[in-house]
Amino acid sequence: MPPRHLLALDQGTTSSRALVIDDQGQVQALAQREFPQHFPQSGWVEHDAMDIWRSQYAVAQEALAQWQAQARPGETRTLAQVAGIGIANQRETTVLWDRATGLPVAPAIVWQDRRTAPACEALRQAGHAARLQRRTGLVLDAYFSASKLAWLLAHVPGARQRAEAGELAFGTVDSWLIWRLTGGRAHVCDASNAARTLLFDIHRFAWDDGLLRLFDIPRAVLPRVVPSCGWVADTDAALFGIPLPIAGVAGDQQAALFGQACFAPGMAKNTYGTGCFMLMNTGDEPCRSTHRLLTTVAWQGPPEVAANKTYGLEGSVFMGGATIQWLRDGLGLIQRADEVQALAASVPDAGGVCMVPAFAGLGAPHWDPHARGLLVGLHRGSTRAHIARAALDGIAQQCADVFEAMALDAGTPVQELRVDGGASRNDVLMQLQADLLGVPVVRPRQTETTALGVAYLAGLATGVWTSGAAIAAQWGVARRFEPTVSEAERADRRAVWRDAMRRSRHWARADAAAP
Ligand SMILES: Nc1ncnc2c1ncn2[C@@H]1O[C@H](COP(=O)(O)OP(=O)(O)O)[C@@H](O)[C@H]1O
Ligand SMILES: O=P(O)(O)OC[C@H](O)CO
Repeated sequence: MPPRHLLALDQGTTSSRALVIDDQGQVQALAQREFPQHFPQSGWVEHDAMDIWRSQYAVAQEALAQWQAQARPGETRTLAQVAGIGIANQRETTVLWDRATGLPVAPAIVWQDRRTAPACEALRQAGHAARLQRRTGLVLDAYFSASKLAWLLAHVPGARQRAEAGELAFGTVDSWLIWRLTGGRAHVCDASNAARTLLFDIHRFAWDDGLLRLFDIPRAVLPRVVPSCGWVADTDAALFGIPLPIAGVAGDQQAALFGQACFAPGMAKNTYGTGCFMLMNTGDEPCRSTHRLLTTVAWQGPPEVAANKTYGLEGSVFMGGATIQWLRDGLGLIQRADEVQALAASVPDAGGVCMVPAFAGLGAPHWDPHARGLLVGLHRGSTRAHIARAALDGIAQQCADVFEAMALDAGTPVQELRVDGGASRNDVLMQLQADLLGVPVVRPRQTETTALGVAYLAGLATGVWTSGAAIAAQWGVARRFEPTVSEAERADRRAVWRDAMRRSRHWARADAAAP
């Protein structure tokens, strides 16, 4: 029997997960571990890259052991039945390590970290934003890796000289995991991750010397860029007992687009996790945004799905499910995140209450680091249920802003939105979303789309699947939410939101770097 299983590693912002997935796209085993978040100063968010690695390795071992232990009587399960490994990862997070020891030289700077906002502002003032957008497809923002890497090189003692001497390695999280998984033999990152650095020319698929000069980054620290689908390297045999081929790599949001089988231009998904990330497949040419969305590499390869390169348009919303965490941890309104659904469903609407969840500024398409959260429209009859409903509405409204910008950039609106992520389980939120978009919102049977996406990429590279059609056939609908409100009511709700959002803008002008 040829190997028919894949090990998918899903390295997220708050936890590391590993899944064993079979050739039907079914999850056979899953292990997950949270790891510490560090907030050393206002606006700073750090991870210990060794925590990332240790938690990821531990869950990989756990998931494989679980899968083997579940063998039916008479069945043997060995690692020889695992065709390969797929890696999906939190993007933009920046790791710098010592090539000789394999140890990080500083804490990893997480995508949410705002410490480099002033440096980005200075580059904007100097007129570099337009060139950066043309080359990289991105907006000039502290979200992306370049300013974070520049910060590390400037602030870690000796880092600049050591980087120039070729002693240090920079990587996005995929790169770091592959380095550890291969015992330091491979220093690579995939094109979808490279496209999130602000250093990668998305037209030529190469690091850009002009941008390296702009951020003062020595070429010697950079990983080699590899396709998202294809053999990358074998893991160190000591880690799992036998070497396993790493054969699929993608940033987690691009992986989810693939896992949702959005293979044709115009297809889109939205992931409702900590933040919300909407991505649309725009085909083999980059679609330059004129509405402040991001143009990004969706994936490179596989030939079974697209000729070579596939691009996407993306809108990132910083506070999605994290808004519900705030209801739970900040306000104590609920004990568990899933309680928000019943609470919000206990009232027919938000009773005039409106929440703008700009707790960490506003992401796409507003890109306002100085916006702050707003709760408005309160009156003596307002209850916790109204606030819960306003919170869900605030999440859906931010996504509607992205959706509308996407329709303007692409020239045609998305016909239906495929959804996934923890908060997509919330029926009230999904109905609000369909009502605000005016198109159906579709929740698939399998919502582990991030892991599934890289399992598919690795499976295409190793022959487990042989066509995009075979993968698309495994995607199925669990529930479809149809819009239920009139155009006039939708327009009315959107207008109220825009009014509230306008009032949240530019609030924290004085402390630019601190969300
Ligand atoms: N039923 C629910 N309704 C609304 N939000 C939810 C619900 N269940 C989980 N969440 C939110 O979803 C997020 C977790 O989703 P997940 O996809 O695991 O996120 P991530 O991958 O970013 O860690 C949390 O922010 C949580 O508050
Ligand atoms: O780890 P997640 O799922 O919150 O995703 C983070 C994104 O990749 C950041 O761009």
